[in-house]
Amino acid sequence: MLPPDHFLLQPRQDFLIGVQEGHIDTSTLAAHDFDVDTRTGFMPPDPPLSRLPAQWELWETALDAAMQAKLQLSVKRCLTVEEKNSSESWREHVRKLPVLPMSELTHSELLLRRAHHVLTFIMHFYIYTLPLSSSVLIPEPISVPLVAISNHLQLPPVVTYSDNVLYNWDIIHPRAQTELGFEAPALDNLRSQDMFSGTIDEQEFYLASARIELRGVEALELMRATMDELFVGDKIAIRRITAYLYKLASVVGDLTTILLDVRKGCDPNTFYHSIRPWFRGADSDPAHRKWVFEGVEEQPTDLSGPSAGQSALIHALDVFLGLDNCNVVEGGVAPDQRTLLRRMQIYMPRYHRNFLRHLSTSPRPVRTFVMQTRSDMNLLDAYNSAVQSVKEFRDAHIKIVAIYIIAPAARERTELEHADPEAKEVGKQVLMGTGGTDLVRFLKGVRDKTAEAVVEPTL
Ligand code: HEM
Repeated sequence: MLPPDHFLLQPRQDFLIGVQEGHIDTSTLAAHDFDVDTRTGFMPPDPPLSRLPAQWELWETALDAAMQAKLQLSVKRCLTVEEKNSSESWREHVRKLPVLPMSELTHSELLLRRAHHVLTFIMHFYIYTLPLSSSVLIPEPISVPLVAISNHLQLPPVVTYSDNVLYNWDIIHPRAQTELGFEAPALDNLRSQDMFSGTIDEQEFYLASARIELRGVEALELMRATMDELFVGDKIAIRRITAYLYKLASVVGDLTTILLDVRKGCDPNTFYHSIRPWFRGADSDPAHRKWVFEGVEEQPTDLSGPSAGQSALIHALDVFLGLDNCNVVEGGVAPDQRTLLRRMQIYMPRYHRNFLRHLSTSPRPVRTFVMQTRSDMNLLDAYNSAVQSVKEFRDAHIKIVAIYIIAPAARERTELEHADPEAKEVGKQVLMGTGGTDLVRFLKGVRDKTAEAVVEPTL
């Protein structure tokens, strides 16, 4: 028997109606432990730090110099002598930097984040301006602090989704302030801080994800409200969970629209040839070079490039709907690919990783609840709509990957074969993901598994 003042016996707030008098608002509970903001979700509520304090100015100016000089990828066709020289003199400057002390950085999460962003950007500029014939020796002024900072953050020393998206934005116009402080920035009031190619296309590529993160905040709220109701599990709860799941399906529909809108500002050829190559991790290095972190005793091993597959939001949808637990091995997804989605969590900020772990240990998963309440056709239909919306997001994502990677890769292969009929091997390598995945097989496998998670009604 619950005591009369137990929170489960208090009037419950209907999330779709809003806070009413006498109702408990649980919306801020636990969120801080996981660095999840009620207005901006996995994005920080304020724009991330755009510059380190003066002690680390040499890193900032090295990054500024790379961006201002518009350093070019060494794989760019017809690289001019000036471009090669400009890259080489920048790299020489980086090699000659002192190894800056970094112990004072470790007192602040915000400084550590900015330092990870700046040093990984410098490292990727360094590696991808090197001729393919050169070994990848990351010089000590970068490798030593980067590995130490990454250890503090429990992140790999490589550019991650958080470096490109979560902690790489600013607002264009000041935001309106309410009684509760700042509101989340409007989706069209964002710009990126740092970029490799400096193109609008690169910015739009990052901002598509940032907008998805911000629109996804409502999905996180709906998940929390559903979980509150699952604790109760009575008739009112079933009705509310049904409404929340339908709403969740509609929010995921908006995420799909935002994803497809990336085509408005990011040109596929520019993306494929001038943006994507900067992100490659060691496991998709075009010349299969080993990355050596000079002056570092224990060489890092997790060095995959970033993709929005590292977005905690999309993983949260999977975990919440129970999509990661069903039909794990059979069919289109081999066990190693399932592990790969988990492996992407290594590249997430540690608090977000903990959030997903917490979500996955929910004692009352929504999928189990729906399976046990199959006689309620409305609930079943609402759950299946939510699953279907995630499946449609993945259909749209495959379409985007076809436009941005598969089609330009096919064109590149044809051109290469035309120029040199023996170049077929090069062509074969282009369909790997930035995270080293067998792209098409992986993405379709995950999509098909989502589709299979639809629950059939019992007769
Ligand atoms: C031009 C836009 C995009 C391209 C070219 C693209 C490309 C890719 C690639 C190549 C992968 C394979 C994983 C890897 O190799 O690391 C991937 C995975 C993934 N991407 Fe994207 N992506 C784009 C936009 C987005 C956006 C905006 C989101 C959502 C925020 C997203 C969410 C995901 C997810 C969740 C995965 C993991 C596979 C899955 O769960 O289905 N992508 N993406």
